[in-house]
Amino acid sequence: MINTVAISEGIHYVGVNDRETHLFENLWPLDKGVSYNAYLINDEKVAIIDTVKSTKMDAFIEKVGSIIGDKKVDYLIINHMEPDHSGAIKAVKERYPEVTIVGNKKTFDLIESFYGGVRNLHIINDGDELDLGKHQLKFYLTPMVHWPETMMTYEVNEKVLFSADAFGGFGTLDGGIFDDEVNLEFYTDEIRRYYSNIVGKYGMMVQKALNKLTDAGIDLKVIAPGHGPVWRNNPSCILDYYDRWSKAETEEGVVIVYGSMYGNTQKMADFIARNLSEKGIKNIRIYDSSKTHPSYIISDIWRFKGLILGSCAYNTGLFPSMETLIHKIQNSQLKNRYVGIFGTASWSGGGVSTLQKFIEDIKWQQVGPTIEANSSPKDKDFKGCEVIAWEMAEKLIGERTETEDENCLKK
Ligand SMILES: Cc1cc2nc3c(=O)[nH]c(=O)nc-3n(C[C@H](O)[C@H](O)[C@H](O)COP(=O)(O)O)c2cc1C
Repeated sequence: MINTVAISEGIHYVGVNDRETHLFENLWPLDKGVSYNAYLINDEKVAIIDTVKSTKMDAFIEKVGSIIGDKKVDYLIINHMEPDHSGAIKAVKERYPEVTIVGNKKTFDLIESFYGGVRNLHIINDGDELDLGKHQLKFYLTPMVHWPETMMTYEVNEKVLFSADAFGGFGTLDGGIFDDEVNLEFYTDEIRRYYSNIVGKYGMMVQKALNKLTDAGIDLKVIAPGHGPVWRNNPSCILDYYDRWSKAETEEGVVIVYGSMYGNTQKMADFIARNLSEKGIKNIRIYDSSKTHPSYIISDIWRFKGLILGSCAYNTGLFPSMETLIHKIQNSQLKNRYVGIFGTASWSGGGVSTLQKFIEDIKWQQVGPTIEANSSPKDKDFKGCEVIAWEMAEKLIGERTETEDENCLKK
């Protein structure tokens, strides 16, 4: 017997879990897996909203069949063409050959370029509607959240927004599907890791999409994203998070990340952290860039206002794992951080000077002096590290507000 879950009257969850894939987009670790969410509206006309990765097409088609029996599928709505959502289009067409595929002009350009030869197309424009019987769909184009063709589908009567990758995150849905059925502390981190690494670069477009939904006066009872939990209890919580993240709003805290072979740079990182703590900073995260995947580090950098970067010199440049991280930060459009820099070198240097150039290019505000120890940190280097910590703490504490600890996901 197959579990099928109704998310609202006549609307069903037909998504699947993926616990096998190691890396999402062959880049981002899936330690806790990922769900590919798809939905089915069983009305006079039957509509599927998005599909799943091709490796999961059988389970998905089976779920659809278990709900509609011998009925045919009339529409397949494609909110997002990335293959983890479009990979089972072919399976839907094979099982339901008369299906009409619904998307915008850019959707069909991408379908053609990915899969070729697609027929039975219905092209919609922004604001168009589709009548299924008791359910009415309305389409909102939300380009570049985070692909050009992305759009959202709103079911007007049940007030359900099918939002594609927006509002989604990593982590399989292990029994619980809804925000009120799962432990949201776990999903908080996985949604932010997804946002910061995949969607965050397009913060302006996220803002445009949020404004479009607000301007349209949409009443949201349920947000049904392409990954992670379905928000029926408190959809405003995830809307609020997206609003804050896309405006680069931060929490009080400091990420210290370093690259170190023999432990000297690491020693300076620990020393800075202790000084931050003595000054009253509670959220301090130290990462060894060789050990922790950058996606986790970026997620915390996205969250906190303070960043302190350390590197030993390596072949006249940055330590390689720091170079990877810096490149990712440069590419992320992350704004408005306080940053400190430190490191070590034994002859010509190269690590700290590269960090210095990086923060000059990115135009973040530096706190404290630039500290480069000769092979191992001495008293004067530790004193400089102390100043970095103190200036950082002063800046952050100076910006404290009453609402600093507000976190709706954790309530
Ligand atoms: C492969 C390799 C390359 C290095 N390249 C440089 C360099 O280009 N310039 C320099 O000043 N030191 C260089 N060093 C020395 C280290 O940066 C230096 O000893 C540093 O203090 C090590 O810090 P750690 O203990 O945090 O690893 C290199 C060391 C190694 C092993």
